[in-house]
Amino acid sequence: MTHHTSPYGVHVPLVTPFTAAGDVAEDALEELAQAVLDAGATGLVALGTTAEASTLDRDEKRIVVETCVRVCRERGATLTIGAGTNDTRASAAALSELAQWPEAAYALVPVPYYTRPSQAGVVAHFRQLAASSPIPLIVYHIPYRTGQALDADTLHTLGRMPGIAGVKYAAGGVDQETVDLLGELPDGFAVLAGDDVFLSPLLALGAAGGIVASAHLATGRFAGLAAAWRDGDVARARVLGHGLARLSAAAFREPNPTVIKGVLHAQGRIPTPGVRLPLLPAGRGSVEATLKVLADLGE
Ligand SMILES: O=C(O)C1=N[C@H](C(=O)O)C[C@H](O)C1
Repeated sequence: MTHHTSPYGVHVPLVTPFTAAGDVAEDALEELAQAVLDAGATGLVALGTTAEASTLDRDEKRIVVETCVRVCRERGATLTIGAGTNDTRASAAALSELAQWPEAAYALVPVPYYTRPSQAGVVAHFRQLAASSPIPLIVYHIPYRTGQALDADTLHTLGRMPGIAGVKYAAGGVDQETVDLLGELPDGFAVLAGDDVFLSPLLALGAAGGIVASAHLATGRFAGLAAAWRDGDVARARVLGHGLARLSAAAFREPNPTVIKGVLHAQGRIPTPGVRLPLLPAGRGSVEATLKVLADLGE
């Protein structure tokens, strides 16, 4: 399978649909995967946060990954697989298992959470993982979940490392560090927006794309937004970006992926809106508000 040397475009971190009995709804997952690629997504992310990966057992994770592998192989789409923890040794072992799927282009690896090492410790963690991983890494920078902030210098250091292809950047906004990061990107190091509401501003600053859960909905518009910024069609990009930011804000009114699952269920695309504890299903108001934004967008 041919891959671009660095990731670009819109990648959808797929939800894990559940049946009424609470099992992984494999057929619905496959249909979602096909649908977002039909609508213009560049790739799929298996086992992201949105997949509720932390509540899936080993067999369920395998079902999810193999479904995505099958679809990406068939469609020639880019597959990224979420892997890694706050334990360097265990993360290296998890990454080595990805060698069994040659279709996997990238591993999405979180900045080690909870432990709160120094930034030098984070760099050492990724240096070790990048050296042994069978596939390139995308660093998942999401300080509001990990408790570990990284500055632009540290991200540049990671970006210069062989074996690191990009960063999923979910710093919770656009600030001086964001501008510094994108102002001087190492060659071949891609920034992918990871905060849905800030996708358009990050693309405007030079991000190569995004990994955004709200692109389950209005996928074609999200793909169009990335293309508009890439082609320099600023007028179109602004209109699409403002509309999609409203959609993302509605979809994240409750913990991800509860609202997105509620909407997908209301659209008849997944069999239940079910999520696993400690998540609770989204309230009806949030789902209806998101459906209304979609309707206002003409979706
Ligand atoms: O699963 C992911 O990857 C994403 N997770 C983020 C989160 O839940 O914080 C949101 C983003 O859209 C993609």
